[in-house]
Amino acid sequence: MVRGRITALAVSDVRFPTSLGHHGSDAMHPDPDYSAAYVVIETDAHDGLKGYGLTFTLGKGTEVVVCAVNALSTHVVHKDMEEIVSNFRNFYRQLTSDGQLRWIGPEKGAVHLATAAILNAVWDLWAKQEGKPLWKLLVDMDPKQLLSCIDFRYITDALTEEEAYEILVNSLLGKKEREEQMLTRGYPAYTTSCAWLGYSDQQLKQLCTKALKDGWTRFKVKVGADLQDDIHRCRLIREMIGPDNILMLDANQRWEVKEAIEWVTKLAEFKPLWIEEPTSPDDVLGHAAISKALAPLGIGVATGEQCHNKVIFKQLLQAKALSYLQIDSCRLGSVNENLAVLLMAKKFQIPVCPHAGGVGLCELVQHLILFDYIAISGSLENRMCEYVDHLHEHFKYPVIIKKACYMPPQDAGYSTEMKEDSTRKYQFPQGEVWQKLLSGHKIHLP
Ligand SMILES: C[C@H](O)[C@@H](O)CC(=O)C(=O)O
Ligand SMILES: [Mg+2]
Repeated sequence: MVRGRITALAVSDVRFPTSLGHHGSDAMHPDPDYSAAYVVIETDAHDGLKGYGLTFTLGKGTEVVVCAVNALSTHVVHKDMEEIVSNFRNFYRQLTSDGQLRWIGPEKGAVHLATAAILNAVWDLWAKQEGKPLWKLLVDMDPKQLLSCIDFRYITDALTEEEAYEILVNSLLGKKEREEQMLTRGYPAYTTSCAWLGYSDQQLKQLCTKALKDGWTRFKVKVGADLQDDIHRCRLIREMIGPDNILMLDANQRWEVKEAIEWVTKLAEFKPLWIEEPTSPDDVLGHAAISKALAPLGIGVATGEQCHNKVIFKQLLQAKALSYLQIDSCRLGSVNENLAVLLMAKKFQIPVCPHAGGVGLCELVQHLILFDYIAISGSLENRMCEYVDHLHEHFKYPVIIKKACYMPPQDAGYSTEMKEDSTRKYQFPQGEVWQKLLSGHKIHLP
């Protein structure tokens, strides 16, 4: 049972120096330090439970998101958990509609990342209080309760609450069987870990050989900085994985619209399934033009990891601008806004292939995609969830991958809690890892 009044909200700036090993590097982000604005909420309930939430950042700027979390905290502290979750849609709207703070959004940028971190903590706490992993909490909710978590403002021209209800009711058929199937087989994943842009050929070959041995069949490679290098790397990886495994490309917004079409056409011989983020994430019509031009080559457009909110997703769907929709558990306004996007994707019949990786994104988004399969989409066709093999050791309940599939988490909560030792050591700038780095010491990192 949900219980307690929120008595405290603390937020910290936790950064991992991943740029030292070029992990996570791409054509626009050559030196990311995978980081998080990490939120902990406490209540006056005598159960010892806390809610943990985060949003993902790339290092610098995390302090801005931390400020935004603090600015929003007045809407959270002293709130009753029962009051929040019994009208979650209202609470979501309260956080996103602060009459002064919305001016620095609305529902985008640092303030929306902060909303995500806070709400992720609330969902974690709710699931823990119910003694269920988050995906199961969602699966066990009836359609009305699920809908009461969603703010439909600005999307009713694409999806009404009545239509969303119908989708959820229709998906009740076969739900139990799909849950069983997930528990035994898990949700299919693909890996991005072999081919970050800053990795050498030798590293790429080594990682790819190991991934193939571990049973991976779907691979994503970073492109976009240099065409000849892309051709070289795509050839290398295609030769390694063979003609039958799946290859995806990710340009991280590097190109103009026309340039994207020309560049990807030159990579078509490597038979990529999709080109991800070919251009600005805000350019809905640009994505539509790229989609139309690449469709005859059998290449789809994927995007979403930097889509600010449900309105951008709505327009991408309405404009037939994407073939694969990539929700992000920490950029959209937590589970609440992701539910809206999952339902829109179902209505427009576009497969959802979530963005994961970063720090903690795999831990969180697995819950959403499991729920999507069991209670909304009912399909695995053309669907897979990203996996990146970094930083899981810092989480108390890390993801479990078996045969290249996410196995449903069994621990209560949203898998958001980090180990205390990790948050202490990697706190920026006072944690011991950063103190050593900032004073010029070399450190050994896994
Ligand atoms: C900067 C991040 O590592 C980004 O490259 C991640 C990404 O685009 C993906 O995982 O997809
Ligand atoms: Mg990407």
